[in-house]
Amino acid sequence: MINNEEFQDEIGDNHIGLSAKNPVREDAFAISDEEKIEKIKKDVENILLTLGMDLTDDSLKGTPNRVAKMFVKEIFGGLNPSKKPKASTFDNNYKYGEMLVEKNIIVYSTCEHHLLPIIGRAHVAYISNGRVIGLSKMNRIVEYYAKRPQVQERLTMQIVQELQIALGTEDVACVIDAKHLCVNSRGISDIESSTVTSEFGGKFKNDQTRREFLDYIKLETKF
Ligand SMILES: Nc1nc2c(ncn2[C@@H]2O[C@H](COP(=O)(O)OP(=O)(O)OP(=O)(O)O)[C@@H](O)[C@H]2O)c(=O)[nH]1
Ligand SMILES: [Zn+2]
Repeated sequence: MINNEEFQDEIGDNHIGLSAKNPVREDAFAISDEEKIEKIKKDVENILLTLGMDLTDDSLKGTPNRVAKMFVKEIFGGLNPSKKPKASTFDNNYKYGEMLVEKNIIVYSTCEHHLLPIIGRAHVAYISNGRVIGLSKMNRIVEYYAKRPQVQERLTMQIVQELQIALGTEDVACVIDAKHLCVNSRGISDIESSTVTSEFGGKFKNDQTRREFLDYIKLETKF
């Protein structure tokens, strides 16, 4: 396992297990974001023209550029390793020994089969092995891996593996409950169904610890 100092310097998915890696080509970052936007703009233009749309229309003329920018800079921005958040960790000086749960992290991702949104919540937990992580860093890690063409199973595994490396412990878990618009808004058009995925590492494989985590997720937060 890579130690935390090495992790801080590392970018990209080098430490993500082969089965949980996004299928990205070697030359994925051979051209700049700006060049990608120019190419995708032409592709989107072509799709709209093929569909018969009039791209001189005031409302449509900016769409190819808008979509290209959104793909590269926003919804697929997490493909670029340079966007990976720094997962600052600290010594667990206060010797907090129980699990920490960051729940209801909003997930916006994109299904790689249809390029339609996945919208849901991630719940992440870990038990410190001497290091603790800034709370917001867990949200940022979820966001980084969500901003890719994804399948929910892989996203769940990536979040756990990233935190395991950052924290130097196997004791990390993640549950995601999300709606896939490819299921809700087209095809089978089942607006009610959602998909739950989970990954339990280390102590979370133990029934009692897993149950405790799942019970915290169910707790209603009232302020
Ligand atoms: N396992 C998994 N499947 C997904 C995910 N997102 C979408 N899918 C599914 O991927 C499958 C793609 O199936 P295909 O039969 O090739 O696509 P399709 O003809 O559009 O299928 P329908 O959605 O049933 O109309 C669909 O069943 C989707 O529901 C995901 O995150 N994980
Ligand atoms: Zn889909």
